[in-house]
Amino acid sequence: MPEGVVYLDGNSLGPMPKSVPERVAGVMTEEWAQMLIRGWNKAGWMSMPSEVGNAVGRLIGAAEGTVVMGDTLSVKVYQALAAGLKMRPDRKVILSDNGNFPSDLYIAEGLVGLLEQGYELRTVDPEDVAEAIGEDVAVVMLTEVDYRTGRKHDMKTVTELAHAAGAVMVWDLAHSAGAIPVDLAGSNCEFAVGCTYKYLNGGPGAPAFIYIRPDLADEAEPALSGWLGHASPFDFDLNYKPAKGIERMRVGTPPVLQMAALEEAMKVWDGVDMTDVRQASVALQEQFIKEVERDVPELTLASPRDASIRGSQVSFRFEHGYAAMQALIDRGVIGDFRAPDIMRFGFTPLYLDGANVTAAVAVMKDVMGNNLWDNEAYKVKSRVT
Ligand SMILES: Cc1ncc(COP(=O)(O)O)c(C=O)c1O
Ligand SMILES: Nc1c(O)cccc1C(=O)C[C@H](N)C(=O)O
Repeated sequence: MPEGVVYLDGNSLGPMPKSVPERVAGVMTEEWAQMLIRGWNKAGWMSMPSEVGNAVGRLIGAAEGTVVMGDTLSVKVYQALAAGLKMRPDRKVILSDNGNFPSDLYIAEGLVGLLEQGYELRTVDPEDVAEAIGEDVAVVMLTEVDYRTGRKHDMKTVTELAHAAGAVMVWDLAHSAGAIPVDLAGSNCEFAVGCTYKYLNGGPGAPAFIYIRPDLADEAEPALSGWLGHASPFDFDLNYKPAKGIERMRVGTPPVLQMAALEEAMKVWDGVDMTDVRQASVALQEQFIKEVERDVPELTLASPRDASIRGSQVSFRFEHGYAAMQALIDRGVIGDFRAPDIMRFGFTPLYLDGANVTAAVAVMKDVMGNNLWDNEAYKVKSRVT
């Protein structure tokens, strides 16, 4: 971590694990530079999407060979959603909630726009999802942990409700993978997707992942039928024939350098038990809430107070949250802001401890108590994150 920084934004972009630069440099100088195109075979670049997929799968309760890496999360959402809709040709409703990340909803809107009349994206309040899963729903598409408030759906219960109504379940685990224990196989959902640049520390633009329940992997239609998802890409057949199993969800050439960064970053998790991570995360979050409510009364808790329905982030509301967050960042406490008034703080016990929390709250007390945010320089909305 850079000197003088308390990093509470690992829920948006994880920091760089120390061994990553050497690994990426090695791939460039020893593989790309020396092997040239032979690297695809000799260095195993072509099988990286499945190998890294297995490493990610281990953290989220997915069996070997059920997860593959590639593209960005928005693309994987598209594939899962399209494949799910294909499995329920007699139904035309995608159900989601209005706490979902906009990209997931935009992707659904775009897909609905391409399909014949009658398809519909229906969004309800997160609390109303269970009730809204009716017999007309083809696919329930939800993000387990709300990117703004950290509110967490109960994966198993919602999946059971979806199945009871005959719908396909797609989970977005962007704010879950590496953040909380996930039992994908146990949840019985058909599809799951997620990104790796947040809690998995794969670096900016790191590839996304997609999971298909093993019994469906040979029948799911990939929607983006690219050559590397073909059964035998190097036959250069003129007709598309999907590969067996999860490999069919590959689309095109994998980003090898990013994949190497992620593969190296995944080593940090060797021997780490997600239940220990969860316990430590909850302890940090509880400490943070307690200290903020004691010392920074200007802020109002936006996350659920009950830790069992919260992911690994804590959000507070403040009318001038944007400026306040810029003032905090200026003083080394890095969180982020989400419109209209959410100040968001992520908790990542692999590199944060209680002393970091106390140090962050002291800076927050100073910034808020002394109105240090009330400065024109902090109000100009020039930042993208
Ligand atoms: C829940 C969720 N879904 C989708 C996305 C979009 O992912 P990407 O930019 O990798 O396509 C994000 C974050 O950016 C996210 O948090
Ligand atoms: N993926 C991001 C990016 O490319 C730039 C800025 C932020 C992001 C994010 O990941 C945002 C994130 N999904 C969120 O929870 O708000």
